[in-house]
Amino acid sequence: MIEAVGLTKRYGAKTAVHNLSFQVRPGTVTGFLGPNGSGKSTTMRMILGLDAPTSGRATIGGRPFRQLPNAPRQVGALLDAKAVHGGRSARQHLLCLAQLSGIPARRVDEVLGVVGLQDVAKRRSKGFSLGMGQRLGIAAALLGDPQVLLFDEPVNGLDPEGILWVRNLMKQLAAEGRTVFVSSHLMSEMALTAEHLIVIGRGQLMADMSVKDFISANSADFARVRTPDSEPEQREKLTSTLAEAGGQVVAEKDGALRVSGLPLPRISDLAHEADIRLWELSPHQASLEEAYMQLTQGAVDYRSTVDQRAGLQEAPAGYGPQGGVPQGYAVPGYTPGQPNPYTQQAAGAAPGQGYPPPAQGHPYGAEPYGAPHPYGQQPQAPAPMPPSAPAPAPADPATPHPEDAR
Ligand SMILES: Nc1ncnc2c1ncn2[C@@H]1O[C@H](COP(=O)(O)OP(=O)(O)OP(=O)(O)O)[C@@H](O)[C@H]1O
Repeated sequence: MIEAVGLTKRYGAKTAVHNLSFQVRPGTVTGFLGPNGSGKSTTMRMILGLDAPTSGRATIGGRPFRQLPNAPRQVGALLDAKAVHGGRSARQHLLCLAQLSGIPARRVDEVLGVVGLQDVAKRRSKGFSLGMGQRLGIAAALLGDPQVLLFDEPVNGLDPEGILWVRNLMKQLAAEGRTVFVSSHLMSEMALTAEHLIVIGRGQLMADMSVKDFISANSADFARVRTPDSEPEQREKLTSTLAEAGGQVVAEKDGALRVSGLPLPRISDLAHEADIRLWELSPHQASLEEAYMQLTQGAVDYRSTVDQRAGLQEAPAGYGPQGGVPQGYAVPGYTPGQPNPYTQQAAGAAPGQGYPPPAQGHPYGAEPYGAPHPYGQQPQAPAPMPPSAPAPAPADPATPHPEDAR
């Protein structure tokens, strides 16, 4: 089991993770969701001992990663598929990892087969495509046949066959009783892969529940109702009939009505009594994507704006302003720009934890295996993070972000 207790990470003025507490249990795939910059990678890095928490703790099987005996045999991770010595072949890369952890060489060939790279095993990895690199990263994670696996965006760059393969692999690993913690932005994929979700926004816990409960807690089911297109007066009559009966009726772009607050049979009866013909009366169950959008709208830091094209050409018809709640996502109680009404505050912070210094190269670091651990953060005093405002700037500079170095 992976456990985070009051986990907090500040990089200078930036609070990346604030007071995060959750457990990732064995036997199920747990999805880790959150908008860009919400702190998912930082959390995973702290779990893997690559970053020191400012306060709180992250443990695997009750111990911090760095105190696990022969950690690569217990924990496998894919954090950054590009963290490979490009001059080495895929096989050499895996062999190096295996030797450092006392894993027999035959396991290298096994995992190369599992990820489908056996035919390119002798090619230098710097010539690998994004998807091939992901496969190599997954092979490295599987090398020690570990009980605990963390994957940061594992399907990034994979083709449809690869995505299906990763989905089945995650499920199979969980079915074998392993702990599988996976971050992804692909909601449709997560809906098919994960059973449990941990959702964060601006470094704080927003939801920790099953996918099923998450969808029902963060979305409202509704009915789509459609009257004959050629009879707009029927649609108006139905709108007022349903509203009088207590339904909430919203006109959709395609001419249908989105009705909530009334069960389907009641809508049918009301239409029948008012002598209104229906072309469509269908239930709509929210998707994980809709529920996720509803929950996280107020915690999104990076929003696109309309491309004004510097007046170079006219915007095509129908190219409307963006930002705020996307079309089709009703968010009750949410006003764009306001704090998300669904945000939950995590429980009180755990006391700050000391952290042992690095003893050896880290298998999941940004450098090739065996390189010095990028650990270098000193635990800092915990500070509360306002939901959307930055903390006051301290004197110490922020650690360079790994992404900035690329
Ligand atoms: N070493 C660092 N120094 C300074 N800021 C950092 C560092 N690492 C992360 N951050 C900041 O912490 C925040 C969380 O980043 P993180 O990479 O954990 O988010 P994420 O949820 O994984 O994002 P994404 O979905 O885009 O991958 C961001 O604002 C990021 O810029």
